Amino acid sequence: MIRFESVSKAYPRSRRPALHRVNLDVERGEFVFLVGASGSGKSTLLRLVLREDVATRGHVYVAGRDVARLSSWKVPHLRRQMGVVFQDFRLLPSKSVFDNVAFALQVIGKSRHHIAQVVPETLELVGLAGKERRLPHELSGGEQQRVAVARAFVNRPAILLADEPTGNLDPATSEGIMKLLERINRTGTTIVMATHDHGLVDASKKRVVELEGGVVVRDEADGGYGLAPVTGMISAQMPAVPPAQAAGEREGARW
Ligand SMILES: Nc1ncnc2c1ncn2[C@@H]1O[C@H](COP(=O)(O)OP(=O)(O)OP(=O)(O)O)[C@@H](O)[C@H]1O
Repeated sequence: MIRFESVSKAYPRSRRPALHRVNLDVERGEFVFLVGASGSGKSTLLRLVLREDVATRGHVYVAGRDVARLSSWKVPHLRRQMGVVFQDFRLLPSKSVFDNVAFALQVIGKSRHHIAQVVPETLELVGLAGKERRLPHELSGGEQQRVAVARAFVNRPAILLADEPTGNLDPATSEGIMKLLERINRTGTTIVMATHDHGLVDASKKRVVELEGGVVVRDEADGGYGLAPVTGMISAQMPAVPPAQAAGEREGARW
């Protein structure tokens, strides 16, 4: 569903690349945590999937297409296959819960009939039935994030990208958002979630891809700590983290 083939990204005027020779394969229906310290390249990786930016080297494929080779008029079509959730919710403050979610369908030309049917179904799914007429400031942080998840999912995208979706929420509320994302994942939607939340990652036993200085230093199927990190992906040109050191550090809060 998502494939990175030796992808590097160097921003102008930056000494180190944000991503360096990243190889990654995310299958349809997978749930992948993307972890790593601040500045390790998580958001950059998500931006390349969304084609908000393009790789300096290598190829990024989404649903079999090399996103850098898409003509600009096809980019909106690519993005319609993806929903995005951010740490800071990014709701429209003067629009109701219903209208925030409906807006995502209006801009892609869906009919009023379709919107009237699908928005309430989606709000029900995220646990916001009965709160359709509230404005964002009349909701808790967790509820606002549920609106953002509803907006990202209302068009039933094949992929949902979440960039630290629980970063502004307390642990109990974060767990609720995580359960919601897992429910969405069970419908077949592929999810890639960047996070610093050790608790959520440890509890859910899902695949964990760890970045360090733009390099993949771990890719483990069940988030378990017993397996060796994927050192084969580390380029000879970069200062690789010795496996023993990486394993030892995993217990600490590197991210
Ligand atoms: N637009 C930009 N121009 C120049 N450098 C950038 C730009 N965006 C990110 N970077 C740099 O690229 C590196 C990776 O940043 P990125 O935002 O991808 O990290 P991150 O892992 O998402 O961090 P965080 O956890 O803090 O969100 C950092 O060194 C950052 O300073």
